[in-house]
Amino acid sequence: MRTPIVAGNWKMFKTIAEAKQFAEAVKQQDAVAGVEQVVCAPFTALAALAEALKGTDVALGAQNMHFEEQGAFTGEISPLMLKEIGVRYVIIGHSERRQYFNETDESVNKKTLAALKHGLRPIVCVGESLEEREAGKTAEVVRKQTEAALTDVTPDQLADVVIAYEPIWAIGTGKSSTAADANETIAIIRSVIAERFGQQEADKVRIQYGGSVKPENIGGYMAEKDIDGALVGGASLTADSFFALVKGAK
Ligand SMILES: O=C(CO)COP(=O)(O)O
Repeated sequence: MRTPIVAGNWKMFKTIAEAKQFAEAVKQQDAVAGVEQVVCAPFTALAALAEALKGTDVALGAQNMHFEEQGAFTGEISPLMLKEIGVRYVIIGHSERRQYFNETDESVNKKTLAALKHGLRPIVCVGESLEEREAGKTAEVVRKQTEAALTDVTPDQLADVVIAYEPIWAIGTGKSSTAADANETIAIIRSVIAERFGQQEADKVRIQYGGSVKPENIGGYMAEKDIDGALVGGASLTADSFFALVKGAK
């Protein structure tokens, strides 16, 4: 059985003060067992959040990182820097980074390998655009992205990888994928992993759905066989909504 995982992706929202308020509100919530809980905050808020979330079940994630440990890369953050402040997860290859910040399948692979090397758990994002979906290319796109991201990942490392299937047309649009459609594509992703690593190993990998997930619709996704949780933007920004998602993922 795979443990469900709900991760909030705050994107470019929340100052340090706002992140601390979220952590205070988390402490007012009853603990929920059996669901892994992660918030992926902006870099500036990570250190304060690491402190503020101590004693809670909410783990800390970043939204990006560089693949080198250090060097002349102005404006970048390394895996060592994230580890030092207690970050456990890192989102890699979010479609917004692929679209606006030149993230490629190759850089996604380098970052995935670097995260694993340093004991960070990558949440690797894959997903098709509306144009690709309408052209019937969804399976082809997610296959290519998944194969590329996992190049040179070892079977031992695979268990630490989380995949997030986020169809681009469903992100921030309120137009969520149907649970059945999301499950169908996630099953394809799992079969691509199985081709490389074998079915047994592929069955251990958590694959989330992301794209307009809300407390009201998460149950439908979780009822599907291959969906193991959600990567959530807008609805992860308040502790009430985040915990409603976590409870809905049980
Ligand atoms: O991009 C997303 C999470 O990474 C999804 O964002 P929304 O939940 O706001 O649609």
